[in-house]
Amino acid sequence: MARIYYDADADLSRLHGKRIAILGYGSQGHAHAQNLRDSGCDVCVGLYRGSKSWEKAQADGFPVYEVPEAVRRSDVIMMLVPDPAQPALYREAVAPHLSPGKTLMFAHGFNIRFGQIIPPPDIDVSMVAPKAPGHRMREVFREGGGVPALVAVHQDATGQALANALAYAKGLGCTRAGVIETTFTEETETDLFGEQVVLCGGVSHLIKAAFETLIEAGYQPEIAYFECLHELKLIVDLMYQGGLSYMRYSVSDTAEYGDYRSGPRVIDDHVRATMKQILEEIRSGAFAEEWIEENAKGRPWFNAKRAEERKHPIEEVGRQLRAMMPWLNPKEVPAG
Ligand SMILES: NC(=O)C1=CN([C@@H]2O[C@H](COP(=O)(O)OP(=O)(O)OC[C@H]3O[C@@H](n4cnc5c(N)ncnc54)[C@H](OP(=O)(O)O)[C@@H]3O)[C@@H](O)[C@H]2O)C=CC1
Ligand SMILES: CC[C@](O)(C(C)=O)C(=O)O
Ligand SMILES: [Mg+2]
Ligand SMILES: [Mg+2]
Repeated sequence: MARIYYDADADLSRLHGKRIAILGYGSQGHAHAQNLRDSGCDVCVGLYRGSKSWEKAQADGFPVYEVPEAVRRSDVIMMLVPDPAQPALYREAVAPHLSPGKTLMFAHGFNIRFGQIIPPPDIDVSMVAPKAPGHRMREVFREGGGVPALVAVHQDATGQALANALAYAKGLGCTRAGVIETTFTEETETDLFGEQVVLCGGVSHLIKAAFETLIEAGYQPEIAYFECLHELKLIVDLMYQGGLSYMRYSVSDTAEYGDYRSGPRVIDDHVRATMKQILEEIRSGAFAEEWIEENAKGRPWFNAKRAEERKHPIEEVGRQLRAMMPWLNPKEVPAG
């Protein structure tokens, strides 16, 4: 049985009198900093000079320092820069300023699991990994809710690492939804698997393949967009509230019959075998090695792919249709 912690299991006052440094002010960074501050915590932000986030964090009311200064001033250091940037930042700007009793935290276990960061034994090392994109995590918190998270302890020098990590999770609002105890290994492997196979890779390529199939057959792109992308959110909302059964209760019996008949032909044995292969590449470290190497080369494949994907016809038609639905609060990817 999973061990799941809720609000009553966590004591926020453990963080009172401590300063928390949030390193990075991107998707997760801004949400951690703002949720923790709203929960009464003392938060500063650590960035590099010239960061495009520096002014934003300042405008949001946080003291901002270069990373070494933020680490020196703080008791709890949460590492929220991109995974591939963490090892060098840790070596150059974090490790020299850690001292016994400080806590180093992560929102994803990649660099600990794959041996890219090896902290000294006299500090606590823990993780609170929200199961949500940072921007949604902030919005849900402001609405009075919270997103689920995983908690793990890699090193417990003080004997307080779990209780302190749970206090941090409460500050984020995650104990409102449930915080599951795990290990860095389980979090890393399941997170990478989920984002590659379902949440990001699986869903986006399912959408594109269905969209392209309709376009190639001569249907209108606008209809293909509404059918394959826009309505997906409305269908997922039903699953989010009541599981697959509630979605199937709400759709027509014709749709439910088509679900049982055709779904397994799309997600067939070949797809399941590929999922197993991807999981194995994650567990063996092959994926991590490839991603580390791609970053060392300056991300040529990643950057080319990102540019190509942004030009896909579904993006253009989607932009035009969303512009007619201002209540969706349409977003653009910021330039740069
Ligand atoms: N995105 C998400 O929702 C989730 C992410 N995570 C994990 O959270 C961590 C952070 O990811 P994410 O929020 O996506 O990252 P983002 O790319 O959104 O943000 C990274 C931030 O770090 C800053 N930064 C980059 N390099 C440095 C550096 N060398 N020194 C100081 N600051 C730096 C960036 O500055 P600038 O703005 O100038 O580029 C930016 O503010 C990762 O471990 C990730 O796996 C976990 C759960 C969900
Ligand atoms: C699903 C992608 C994610 O794992 C997340 C938002 O949880 C990430 O790494 O951003
Ligand atoms: Mg995730
Ligand atoms: Mg992830």
